Amino acid sequence: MVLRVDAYAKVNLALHILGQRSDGYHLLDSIVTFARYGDTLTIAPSSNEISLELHGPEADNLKADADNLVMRAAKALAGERNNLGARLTLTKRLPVSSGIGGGSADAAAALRGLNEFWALNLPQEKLAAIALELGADVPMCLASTPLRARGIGEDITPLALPSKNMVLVNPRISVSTPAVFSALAIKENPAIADTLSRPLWESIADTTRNDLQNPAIALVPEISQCLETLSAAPGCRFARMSGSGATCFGIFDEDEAANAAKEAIAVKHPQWWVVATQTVS
Ligand SMILES: C[C@](O)(CO)[C@H](O)COP(=O)(O)OP(=O)(O)OC[C@H]1O[C@@H](n2ccc(N)nc2=O)[C@H](O)[C@@H]1O
Ligand SMILES: Nc1ncnc2c1ncn2[C@@H]1O[C@H](COP(=O)(O)OP(=O)(O)OP(=O)(O)O)[C@@H](O)[C@H]1O
Repeated sequence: MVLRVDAYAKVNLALHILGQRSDGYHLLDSIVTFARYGDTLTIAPSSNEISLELHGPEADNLKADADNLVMRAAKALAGERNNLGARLTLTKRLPVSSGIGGGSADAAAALRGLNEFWALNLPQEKLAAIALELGADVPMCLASTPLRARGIGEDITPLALPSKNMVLVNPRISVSTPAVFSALAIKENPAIADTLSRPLWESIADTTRNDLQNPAIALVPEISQCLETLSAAPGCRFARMSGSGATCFGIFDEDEAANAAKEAIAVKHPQWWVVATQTVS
């Protein structure tokens, strides 16, 4: 049996930073969705060894070693059991360190896929606890559906959010998440209003923000250019940065407009990474 698992890109539509815990981690309030675009993990049988191979356009920026989040997830799930094997192949399409949680999505895909492949049948709460050990974004990637995340990212509530067309743009400059959090001057900011109104997409566009956007722009000014380019594209409803950057997203009602924006941006900025896709619902 070969199992194929999607590792969709995570997009923080809103990211409010509310404070900082004594261990340095930040408290956040985030509206998250996922692109129907990402990495792919395949799982094939192997006697009792866990191995990893990397392929795909972004594979050169990563190593298939024990530090790879896929291997870390597999080892964490196997735990003390040393009779479990799997031949893992990761097709890497998401740029590394780009604010769309590629590593976290890969780790979540490994947890989800191997729980089924090894017939462990661990309950969701147990998987979520292992996920959080691997990274703050991994529990939300386990869900991979629209949600609101609080705490340091682990306190998750599902959200009904219809699918929209989305263009993702990255200037091909990787950004360190801790560096952006360190550059954030005001750590205590207002939460997302509990009165978010319908239609929810308009409410997100008009009343929420990404508190990491300005600190990230201070480190990587090209992010402003990505945002300006997306905002200027015909049909773009709003554009914002995801996570700690540098990837920015633009939301479109019409898929023709999203595809046209993607084509035009790719021609104008051939060095950028640009994708037209839809959000999950
Ligand atoms: C910015 C976001 O992508 C928004 O979804 C996440 O909060 C980051 O999640 P992540 O990359 O999975 O984060 P981790 O791998 O757990 O942590 C990387 C580093 O980011 C910082 N970090 C992360 C999450 C969080 N709530 N507060 C933090 O301050 C810490 O410096 C931490 O050492
Ligand atoms: N399979 C993997 N894919 C991507 N990065 C990985 C992977 N395994 C380990 N890493 C490491 O994880 C770190 C973060 O990578 P990732 O691409 O998830 O960042 P990100 O998109 O900024 O994430 P986030 O939005 O969660 O902050 C990098 O230092 C990278 O080397």
